[in-house]
Amino acid sequence: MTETDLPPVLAIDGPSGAGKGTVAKAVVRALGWHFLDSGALYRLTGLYCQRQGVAPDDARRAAELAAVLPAEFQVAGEAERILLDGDDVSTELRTETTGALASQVAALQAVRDALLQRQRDFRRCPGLVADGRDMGTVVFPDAPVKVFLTASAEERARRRYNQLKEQGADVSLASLSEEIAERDRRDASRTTAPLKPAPDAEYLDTTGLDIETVIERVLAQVRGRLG
Ligand SMILES: Nc1ncnc2c1ncn2[C@@H]1O[C@H](COP(=O)(O)OP(=O)(O)OP(=O)(O)O)[C@@H](O)[C@H]1O
Ligand SMILES: Nc1ccn([C@@H]2O[C@H](COP(=O)(O)O)[C@@H](O)[C@H]2O)c(=O)n1
Repeated sequence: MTETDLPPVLAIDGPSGAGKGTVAKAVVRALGWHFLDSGALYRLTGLYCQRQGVAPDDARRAAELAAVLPAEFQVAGEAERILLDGDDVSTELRTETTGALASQVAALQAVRDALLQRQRDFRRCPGLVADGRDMGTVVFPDAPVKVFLTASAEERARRRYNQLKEQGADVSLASLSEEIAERDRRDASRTTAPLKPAPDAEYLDTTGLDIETVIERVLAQVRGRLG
């Protein structure tokens, strides 16, 4: 298979709470494509390091764990369970504490190298929707469709706050805003695969846009590029 014969990829990158996961899953449902939640791999690596007593700045040992990550994604209809070493970590994975751990291990080049091929292996027919920070810049630079989703920091924090509240979590908007801002700062300023739009990405600011409108715009991008 030559590079141009590879299944198409929709790369969706952007900061935390921009709506990447929500949009990605809607596109997956609409087109029947596969889904890569690359953030989950970094979250799992962060959690695995913590459980194995490995510091999130220990590049060598963190990369060794990333390379053998005993993760399992179980999907049954709309429900998804994520297992780490057989343990259901679906809820713990989504906390901001795990997000911060993920962001620390994600700044290590050795960890990113260890996860690269695992992410590329998700590219299968009829296509892949890939959600992350470097999908369009590093993992799938040849993706035919790239979208950079963003929204104001206030709106993203509010969205995440509402989301966690709905799940029954005890969170404060003020501390959540600070934690998310800190994570975005780390992701955007790291030397390896920093969060930034690919030069050929469509930039979409979703502040004030409802989710259906955003999904329609992204689907229109895919249809416009791929027919
Ligand atoms: N345009 C929108 N309007 C209102 N709510 C939205 C919008 N986009 C996303 N949301 C809501 O914001 C929350 C966060 O969205 P989502 O998890 O998709 O963000 P994300 O970019 O994947 O974040 P992360 O990278 O941290 O996983 C969800 O509850 C989602 O329903
Ligand atoms: N391609 C990616 C995806 C994620 N990260 C890092 O993981 C953190 C958690 O990601 P979520 O999308 O699940 O919120 C994120 O803050 C990044 O540090 C990454 O580096 N590259």
